[in-house]
Amino acid sequence: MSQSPDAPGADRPVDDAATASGEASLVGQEHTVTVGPVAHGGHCVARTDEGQVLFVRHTLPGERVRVRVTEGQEGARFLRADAVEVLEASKDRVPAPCPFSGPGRCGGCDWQHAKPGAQRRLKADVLAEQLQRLAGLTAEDVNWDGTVEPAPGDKVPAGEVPAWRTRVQYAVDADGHAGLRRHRSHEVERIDHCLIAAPGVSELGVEKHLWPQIATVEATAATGSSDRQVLLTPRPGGRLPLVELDRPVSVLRIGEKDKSVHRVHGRPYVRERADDQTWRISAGGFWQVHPQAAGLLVDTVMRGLTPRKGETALDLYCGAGLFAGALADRLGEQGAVLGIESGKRAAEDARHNLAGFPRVRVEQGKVEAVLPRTGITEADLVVLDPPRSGAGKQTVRRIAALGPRRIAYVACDPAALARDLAYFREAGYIPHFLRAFDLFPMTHHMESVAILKPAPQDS
Ligand SMILES: C[S@@+](CC[C@H](N)C(=O)[O-])C[C@H]1O[C@@H](n2cnc3c(N)ncnc32)[C@H](O)[C@@H]1O
Repeated sequence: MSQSPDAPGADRPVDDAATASGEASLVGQEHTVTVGPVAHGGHCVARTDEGQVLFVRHTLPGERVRVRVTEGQEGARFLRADAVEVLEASKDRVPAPCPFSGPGRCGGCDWQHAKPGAQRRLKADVLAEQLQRLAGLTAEDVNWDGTVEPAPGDKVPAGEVPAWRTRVQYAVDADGHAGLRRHRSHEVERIDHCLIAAPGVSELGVEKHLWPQIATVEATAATGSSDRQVLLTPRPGGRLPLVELDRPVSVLRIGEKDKSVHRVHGRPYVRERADDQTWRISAGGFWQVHPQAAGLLVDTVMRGLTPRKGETALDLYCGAGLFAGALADRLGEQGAVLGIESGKRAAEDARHNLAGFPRVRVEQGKVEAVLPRTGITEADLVVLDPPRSGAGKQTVRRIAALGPRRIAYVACDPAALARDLAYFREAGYIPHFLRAFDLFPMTHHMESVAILKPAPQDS
């Protein structure tokens, strides 16, 4: 696999870069190219005849396509483009099942036009490339079989799409219709149904209703309970409409001034089930979006850590306490777990969820600030599940200094994982094994779990 540069900020809406830099915009320019390898961010790399790098969406490696530039200016390090005509198709190409996908349309999915197995191979290629480029690690080095595994329930018949998304953020257009944002844009693509939305979300019928004076509607359908919730963000000065959906639902809103969550009616949280426990998740708090994700990740982490009765453990970036709870359950009455979480409501949820475990403590604050002041000098086990930016060198060093017997790194971003694995190696920890899961089918996202152990003394 050849190496490719990364296009930073793939999900960010576009500000007019051409205007900002003063260089002539190349938007709308067309090229015919042969497409190279996949790159992190849901696109493939190609080059113009003049050698300029293009990050091309809606294509697949090896295809011959006509592309149209969507972003970039003369002299830019790279251009972004959409494949607008396929001249020679990959054998992995299928007609996109979603009628709202395609160049310039809904930005929610990246790989609608690829067979499910091919989507997972693309993700595996991205993970392998990031590990190699940012950490100098091969699949063999990290004891990874080189695959991105599907969630067991996602093996749907050919032509069907797994309906996995238990939380959908709809954007509302000026006429009050709900839709999804176009790629790297604030514009709204009106839809009548999102194919990847979980049945519990689709049943609410958000797309069928009008949302005057509302900017966004985030709909959540809990897994393992009948809790349904919508979180509304009113437009500036906008009033809340009477919300009548097709199913009973709790309604919350974001305050215009304080930007925090306020209850309108119903519960201010949803109840999720995972690892034989119920988890309270307040609106705005983190919970994995795929219905099988929490269970699959807990299972993988626990198999990797092999917790023993009486051990001590840390759950860093603990959210509502998922891994802390799973560990506490397995470490028994003599064990102890500390969770650290920056979000106020999430930390409150974690304390509530873990109240049955007297030897669990949850500290609210940033890991980088809280960990040094806990006074903890050793721990047997550490789980870290950082946001997309990763943990960073200082935090990795602090974790390694505690001398854990095993570390579980849960990663939603392969680049951050690779960077942090390189820091762990410097700090004396090497991968014991790695697994990767396709918990976001049709998109470029994936989830990985790396289990680390101390490097042999002489390495
Ligand atoms: C990927 S989520 C993981 C949550 C939890 N492990 C789970 O699986 O449900 C990352 C969590 O880290 C929190 N977070 C982000 N930056 C943080 C930081 N610097 N220190 C502590 N927590 C942070 C977020 O609020 C979020 O709850």
